[in-house]
Amino acid sequence: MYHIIINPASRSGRGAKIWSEQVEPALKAANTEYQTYFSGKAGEVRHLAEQITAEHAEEPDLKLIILGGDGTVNEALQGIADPSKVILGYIPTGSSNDLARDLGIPKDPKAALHLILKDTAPRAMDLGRLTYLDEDQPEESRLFAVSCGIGFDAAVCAEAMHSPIKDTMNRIGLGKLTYLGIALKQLITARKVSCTLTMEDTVHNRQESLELPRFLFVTCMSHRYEGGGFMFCPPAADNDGVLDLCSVGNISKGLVLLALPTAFFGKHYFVKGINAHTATRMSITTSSPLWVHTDGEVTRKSCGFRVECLPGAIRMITPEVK
Ligand SMILES: Nc1ncnc2c1ncn2[C@@H]1O[C@H](COP(=O)(O)OP(=O)(O)OP(=O)(O)O)[C@@H](O)[C@H]1O
Repeated sequence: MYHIIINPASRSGRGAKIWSEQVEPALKAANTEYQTYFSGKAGEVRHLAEQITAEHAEEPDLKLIILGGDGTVNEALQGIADPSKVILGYIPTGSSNDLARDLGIPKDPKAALHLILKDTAPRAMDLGRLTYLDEDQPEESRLFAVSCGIGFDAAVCAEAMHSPIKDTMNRIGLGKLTYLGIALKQLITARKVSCTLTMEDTVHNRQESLELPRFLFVTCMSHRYEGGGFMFCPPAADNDGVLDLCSVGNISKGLVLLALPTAFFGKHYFVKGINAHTATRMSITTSSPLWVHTDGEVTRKSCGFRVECLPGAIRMITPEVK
């Protein structure tokens, strides 16, 4: 039995059509058992995942399928009671689909469905957990599948979440370019503050502490791509128990402009001030609150958080064993 959470609002409302015109007919033709759960408003995916996993708490292999973008998967993760009991399937209908890109899940919704229906063995995938450490706000944790970040990249996500440009670009099939456009705009207004980063990598037995007097952003990745295909951390792998980080310090905005397109190919480390790190646990504190994202979802600004890698936390249906 497949439990399918559908975000009809993904890809600026095209998710609904993709479901009804492509996925649902294919599912019916496959003559398989399934139950659907439609998200009626922002925030509901989490509750649906909570409800499904609570109702089927005794099932060790609950098949939960997400139809939406990276943000929909992220919301579902927040609601899953025990990720180790879930087999996650994904039909990517978002604008950027960075998770699907890295996992090799087909962009075509029917092909993604057929992959799920093939019933191949799922594979264990690492998740990340971010815990906010702001003294004046309640402690809150969020899981992520792809990445989390603070500063410029999160500010881009914050703007993209409510961007009319995203709707237009999605209509003409260029949704992933939205992030590039907004990134250029955000770069002009970006504020640089100071931060302290501490990283502990128990897999490679390394520790690192870093003071950045002015930084643009720090991203912490379990997969290689974010923001519609920026390969900020080329070595990132979701089955190594380690998170890969990219820190961007005080480099000129002109240099950022030069480096950004090269980040599509993971070649941005030629710029002095852009550095790669690894960590199984990291923490960051900043001198002023900045936007923070998990898988492109932005819920608040923060002055600090810690992040840890949860090795093999969930099983995922993917095309090949990586
Ligand atoms: N019915 C709904 N109406 C409006 N928003 C919704 C609804 N259901 C879920 N959401 C919101 O949609 C967002 C997730 O969208 P998602 O990121 O998956 O798609 P996208 O924005 O098209 O893709 P991407 O993240 O790849 O750019 C979440 O913030 C979620 O709260």
